[in-house]
Amino acid sequence: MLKGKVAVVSGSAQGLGKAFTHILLENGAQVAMLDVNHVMGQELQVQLNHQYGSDRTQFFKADVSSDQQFTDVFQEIISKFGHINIFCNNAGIADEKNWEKTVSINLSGVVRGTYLALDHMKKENGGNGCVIINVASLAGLGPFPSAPVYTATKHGVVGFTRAISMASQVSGYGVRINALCPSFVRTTLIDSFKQEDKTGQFYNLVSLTQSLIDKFTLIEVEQVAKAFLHLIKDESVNGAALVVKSEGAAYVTFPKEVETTPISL
Ligand SMILES: NC(=O)C1=CN([C@@H]2O[C@H](COP(=O)(O)OP(=O)(O)OC[C@H]3O[C@@H](n4cnc5c(N)ncnc54)[C@H](O)[C@@H]3O)[C@@H](O)[C@H]2O)C=CC1
Ligand SMILES: CCCCCC(=O)/C=C/C=C\C/C=C\C/C=C\CCCC(=O)O
Repeated sequence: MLKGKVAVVSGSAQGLGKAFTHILLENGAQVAMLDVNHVMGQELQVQLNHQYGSDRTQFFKADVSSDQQFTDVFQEIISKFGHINIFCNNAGIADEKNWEKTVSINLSGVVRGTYLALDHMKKENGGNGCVIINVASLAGLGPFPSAPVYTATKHGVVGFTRAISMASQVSGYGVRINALCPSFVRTTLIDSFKQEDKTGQFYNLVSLTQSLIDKFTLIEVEQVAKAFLHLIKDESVNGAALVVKSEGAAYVTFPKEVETTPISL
């Protein structure tokens, strides 16, 4: 069903990005994999070439926190594949100690990728049938106490996605932009919460994080990939946030007006 479509997935050398790459390939798309980890990325490309054929994927090394690298690689991808229909901003880290790096990758990287993709999709593809998926988190909808900056970046991704999707609709770009909000997923990212060099001043909250993981239970990348595919196919949604938990996937109902409690001044 995605034959003839070209997808780009950032952070695709492992974890969720790798699972998204697999499901895109299984459904007929070509995939440009983008990651800062070129060793893992190239190894994966060799494996995918065997599994799906050599013309289906290509790995590109780039750091999404670098304007120059992201822009250069985007142009390389267009040169190789001619066009892009699906763009997934997935690359992310959980580093409260180096929190500015977390903002640069998780939020600025998503804004950068969305603007590059929008610019191409609205001009080159005539604004038809294109979709951007921004990977946020359940921590984009509620507080994750041991990772306040991570929480802020993911709330930022949800807010940015809701606003830019309306801008796209009002401007007639023909590009849908949605957010994916998984709960805890079994990937290497989860290891960050036990590493003091990643949690920094919140290392004392390790047991609170563990209790949240136990409450939500770890989900598998394949389950999130199915929700990702659903967001690509569901042409009725724009500006949506799709939550993925162990019990299933569900769209968030955002209130038209926020609930408030008046105070007297
Ligand atoms: N694992 C989880 O529990 C959840 C993860 N997420 C989000 O899903 C996304 C993917 O995370 P996972 O697959 O779990 O992590 P992961 O650590 O398994 O994979 C992340 C990939 O992103 C790449 N990456 C990191 N920084 C990069 C950069 N500056 N430029 C390009 N690539 C970069 C890494 O090399 C790695 O291949 C992230 O945005 C994360 O916040 C959301 C909810 C839950
Ligand atoms: C270091 C760990 C990496 C974190 C990966 C991640 O993004 C996982 C987040 C999962 C849950 C976030 C925790 C709390 C969110 C709080 C409330 C959300 C709303 C509650 C609900 O709808 O059930």
